[in-house]
Amino acid sequence: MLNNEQLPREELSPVFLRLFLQSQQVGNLSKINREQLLKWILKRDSVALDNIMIKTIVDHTSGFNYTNYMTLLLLAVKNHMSVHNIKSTDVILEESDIMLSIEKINLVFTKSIGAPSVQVVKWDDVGGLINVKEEIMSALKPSTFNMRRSGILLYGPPGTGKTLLAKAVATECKYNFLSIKGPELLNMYIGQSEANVREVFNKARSAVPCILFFDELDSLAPKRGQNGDSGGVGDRVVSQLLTEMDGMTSENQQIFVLGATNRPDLIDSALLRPGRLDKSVYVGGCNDKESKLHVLRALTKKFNLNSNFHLNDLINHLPDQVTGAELYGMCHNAWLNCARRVIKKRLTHINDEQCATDENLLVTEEDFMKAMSESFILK
Ligand SMILES: Nc1ncnc2c1ncn2[C@@H]1O[C@H](COP(=O)(O)OP(=O)(O)OP(=O)(O)O)[C@@H](O)[C@H]1O
Repeated sequence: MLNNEQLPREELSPVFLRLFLQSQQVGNLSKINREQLLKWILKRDSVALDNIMIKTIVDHTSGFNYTNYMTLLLLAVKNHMSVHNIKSTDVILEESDIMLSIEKINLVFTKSIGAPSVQVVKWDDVGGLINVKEEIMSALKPSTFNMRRSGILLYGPPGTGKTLLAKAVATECKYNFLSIKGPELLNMYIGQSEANVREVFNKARSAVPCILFFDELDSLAPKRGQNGDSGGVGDRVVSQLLTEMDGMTSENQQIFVLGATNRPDLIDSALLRPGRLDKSVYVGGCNDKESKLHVLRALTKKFNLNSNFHLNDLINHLPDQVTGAELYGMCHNAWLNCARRVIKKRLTHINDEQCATDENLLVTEEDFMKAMSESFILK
């Protein structure tokens, strides 16, 4: 009996394979299997977790196996003990312990290609882009008037929220989310890049329903026949991608492919045919007051804003064209300005009790104006 986790079957020598009468592929666990496994571990190790928590864990851990769940629980217990300064391992785990452990394990996962990466972004974290949101949702949840699409290409300038949007779609639809940056799949060894593409789709198949997000798609699927690489690696990767996408539609699987690029003109046109990424949606920056306000609202959701200051007041001072990423940078700096101001004040009034309350972390118009002058050339 051979237990082979590292090499795909096709890479083993046929002479060697003849030694085995049967081969069985054990793929990733389905959602139901993961729930059963987790419940079994919890019962065996007498760990108390309510059903809602178990469901949350299962939803956030596509691709996890027995070892991953054991690591998750160990990390969660360790985290609980250090946060609450408890010596005994007999603890009641909280959601924060679990979520922190999932984050840590996912960080390790993301180092391997196509590993499940779980980032929670909600719709209201994405400001504006209402048309794009509607377009994606209608593609995912078709009505009688439109068909379900297999994929959408998001294109537009950098920092306009394409990646953010893809993550939000995955969260809102409760789909698993596999995020791959195009260049990550490319490998100098012959045949390895194509194998990486196959591997990513295999992972997606085992994590259905799943959103497969290819960032920087132009680097992975450039126009064929125009590449300078001598072995035609780029062309073969594109062909592999097309084969996988066709297979995906014929099997009618719940895999939805989202591609993102700044250069749609560089992408091989075969990828944009019906049944593949058959819809291209432009994701642009904020050109009007309304979209700027929507993005600012989303970015300052968790800020404690001074009551006599309204985000509307800022809009007139912003440049005509800004991206979400630029507004994010500005809001981040405004919060830092506020924090610096409060720390300075506390240091000068160290004995003043009123100064020690969190209410002092009120972000004011001055904090924003200062941040704005640092980030943009003001009108
Ligand atoms: N519409 C938006 N609402 C809220 N935040 C936004 C929005 N657009 C961008 N941001 C902020 O800018 C950051 C960068 O955005 P994101 O990575 O999604 O851009 P992108 O279009 O994928 O860029 P690139 O093409 O360079 O990959 C986000 O993490 C977010 O903080």
